[in-house]
Amino acid sequence: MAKIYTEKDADLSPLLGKKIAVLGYGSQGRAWALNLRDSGMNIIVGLERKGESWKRAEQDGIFPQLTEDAVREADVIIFLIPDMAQRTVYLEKVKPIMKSGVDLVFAHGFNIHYKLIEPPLTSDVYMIAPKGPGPTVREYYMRGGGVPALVAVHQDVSGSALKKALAIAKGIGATRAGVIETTFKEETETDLIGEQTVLVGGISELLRAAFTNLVELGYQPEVSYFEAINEMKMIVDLIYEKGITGMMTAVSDTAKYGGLTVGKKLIDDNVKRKMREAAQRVRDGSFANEWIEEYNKGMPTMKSMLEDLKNSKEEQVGAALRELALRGKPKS
Ligand SMILES: NC(=O)C1=CN([C@@H]2O[C@H](COP(=O)(O)OP(=O)(O)OC[C@H]3O[C@@H](n4cnc5c(N)ncnc54)[C@H](O)[C@@H]3O)[C@@H](O)[C@H]2O)C=CC1
Ligand SMILES: CC(=O)[C@](C)(O)C(=O)O
Ligand SMILES: [Mg+2]
Ligand SMILES: [Mg+2]
Repeated sequence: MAKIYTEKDADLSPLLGKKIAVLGYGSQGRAWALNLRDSGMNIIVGLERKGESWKRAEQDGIFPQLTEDAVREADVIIFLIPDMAQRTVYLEKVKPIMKSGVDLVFAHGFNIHYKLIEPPLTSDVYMIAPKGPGPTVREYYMRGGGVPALVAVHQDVSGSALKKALAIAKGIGATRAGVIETTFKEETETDLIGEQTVLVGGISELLRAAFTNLVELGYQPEVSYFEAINEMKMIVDLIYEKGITGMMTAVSDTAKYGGLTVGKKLIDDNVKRKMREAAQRVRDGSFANEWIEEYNKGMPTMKSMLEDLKNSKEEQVGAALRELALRGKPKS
C-alpha cells in the first residue's frame, strides 16, 4: 500500500523563514509562487528576462528578479521552467552562483532521472509533482482544495528532505488532496507514459478519430463535435467524482451495454501492445533522447503537428461552438 500523506502529516515549519526561489512563472510557476506566498512562505521569483512572465508576475503583485539574482539569495531553488530548458539554466545561472547546501527542487523528475542535471552531493534534492495542470493547482487552492501530488527524495544530506518536500506540498495545497511517496524513477516514467498513452496523447487522438469517423459518415460536423469531443468533459467529471462504475450508473442501459462491449473491441490487445511499446521507449531512455534531439533542432516536428491540429476541422468547429457551449457551464 502506497504511503499517502495528508494535512496532518505536513508542517510548513521546516521552510518557514527560508528564501524560496521559484524559477519560472508559467503553468506551474505562477500557481506555486502564488499558493506558497498565500500560505505564508517567503518566495522570490527568478526569470530570464523582462518578457510576458515578468509582466504577469507584476500584475499578480510579485516583483520578479533576474534568475541569477534570485538564485544568489536562495536557500531553496524550485525549477518551474520547461524540462528542456532546465539543464542550461542550471549550468549557466544556478550552479556557478548558488549557495553551497542549497535545496534543489523539481516538479517532475525528467532532468534528474535522465541525468541532464547532476546536482552537487552537498544539496538536498527532492520533488513535488502535482498530478494536474498548473492553473488547476491555483484554482483548487483558492477554492480551499488542492491537486494531489507525488513526493520523492533523490538526495537527503540534511536528513529532513522529505519534511521539506511535504512543507512545499502543503504550501501549494497538495496535502489537502493527498500526497503519495514515490521515487524520481517511478514519477518520471509513469508521468511520461501516462501523458503519452492517455492524458495528452491517447485521449486527444481518440476524440479526433471519433469525430472524423462521424464526419466521414456524413453527419453534421457540429453534431459530431458535441458527441465526440464536447461531451467528454461531462463523462470525465462523472468518473472523477464517482469512478467508472459511478459513471456507468449515470448513462443509459443502452450506453452501458454498447459501451462495455464495443469499448473492449476497440481498445484491444493491439492497442495494449502499442501502449507497452511506448512505455518501453520511456523506460529505456529512447523517448528522452528523441525529445532532446527534437528540442535541440528547434522542435520542428512538434511545431508542425501543433499547426496541423490547430487547422483541423475538429478544432475549427470546436472554436465556433465553444462560446456557445461555455455559456452553459456553471459559474463555480
Ligand atoms: N504544465 C503542467 O501542468 C505540469 C508541469 N510539470 C512540470 O513543471 C515544470 C514546469 O513546467 P510548466 O509549468 O509546464 O512550464 P512552462 O512551459 O509553463 O514554463 C514557462 C516559464 O518558463 C520560462 N521559460 C521558458 N523557456 C525558458 C528558457 N529557455 N529558459 C528559462 N526560462 C524559460 C517562461 O518565461 C515561463 O516563465 C516542468 O518540470 C514540468 O514537467 C509538472 C506537472 C504538471
Ligand atoms: C499536466 C501534467 O501533469 C503533465 C501532463 O504531466 C504535464 O504537463 O507534463
Ligand atoms: Mg508531464
Ligand atoms: Mg503529469
